[in-house]
Amino acid sequence: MKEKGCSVTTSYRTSIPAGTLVTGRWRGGRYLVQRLLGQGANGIVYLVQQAGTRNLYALKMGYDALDLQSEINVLKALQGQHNAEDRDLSYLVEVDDFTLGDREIPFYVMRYVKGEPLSKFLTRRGGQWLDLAGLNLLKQLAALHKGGWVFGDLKPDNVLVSAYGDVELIDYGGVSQNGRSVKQFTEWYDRGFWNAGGRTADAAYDWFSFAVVCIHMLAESRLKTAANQLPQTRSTADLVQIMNQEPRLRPYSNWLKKAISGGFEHTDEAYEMWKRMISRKPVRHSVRRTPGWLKSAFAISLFLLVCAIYLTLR
Ligand SMILES: Nc1ncnc2c1ncn2[C@@H]1O[C@H](COP(=O)(O)OP(=O)(O)OP(=O)(O)O)[C@@H](O)[C@H]1O
Repeated sequence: MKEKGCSVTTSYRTSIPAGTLVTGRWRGGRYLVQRLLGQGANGIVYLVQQAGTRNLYALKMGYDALDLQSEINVLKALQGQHNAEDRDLSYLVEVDDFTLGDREIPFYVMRYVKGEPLSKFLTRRGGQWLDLAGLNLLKQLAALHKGGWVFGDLKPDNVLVSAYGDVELIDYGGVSQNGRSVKQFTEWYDRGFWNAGGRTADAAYDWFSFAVVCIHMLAESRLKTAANQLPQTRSTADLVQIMNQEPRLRPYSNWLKKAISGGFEHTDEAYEMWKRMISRKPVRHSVRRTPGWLKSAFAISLFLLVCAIYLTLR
């Protein structure tokens, strides 16, 4: 089980430059590095173009062969159970090793997800977009849970949102089978961190993380304060208090309370309740007040009009 802090991971691994041709040692696939997409605790991800084609992919080079292999195993298993009704969870394209100097670097190629992390998306577009992004995220989780999987390391950085609020989960390194131990987690979003339950992978573990992600997105500083308490005093009561205090969270509070107490039957129910909740939320129209000068101008024009009529008819 791996715990991650909330700070950005600094790594001693330097990235390889754009223009490098990555050639797979065993399968011979050739990918031209275009730019760095991101770097995490488990590896570095590049945007690559498949040589001789216009196809763009994301290529992840792992720091640790075993860690990367377990991520690949999950992706393969998801691919195997792919169900036409569900969203396309399978995006693994190729797995191989790359020789760089005297080192063998394991990598895999996956679909390139064009989007930005949830926090960046909401900062740019506004918190009200959480309604749609949240709904789409619950849909993805429901599909994963139906297959007997639990995402585990659900956090804003692992949720990429496209321009229209469509959502893709990335980083399947933390995915566990239902009933097993959660493989990887990040403290704020972890049920254990808030003394709210164990780290056995179940759908409720993801609901809990989802609820904390919402709290983080709409009440970051309050969450930070609560998280900085002594570990033994942290509890779900702190999260409930934030929901009651933060006006932006109030419309979501019934749903969030149910999620942190693991009160749904299954993720479809969580999805349906979220859908009902967002459809009932009042649409906030910005009411523009008439400026004072306009009111005075109107009164003067009215007065002049009345005078003109009086003078004409006299
Ligand atoms: N398929 C993808 N399409 C586009 N960008 C991606 C894709 N996969 C990963 N990224 C980018 O690369 C970054 C690092 O990827 P990833 O989260 O898989 O690495 P990690 O080492 O497992 O990170 P973490 O420490 O969060 O677990 C992501 O935050 C994201 O910005």
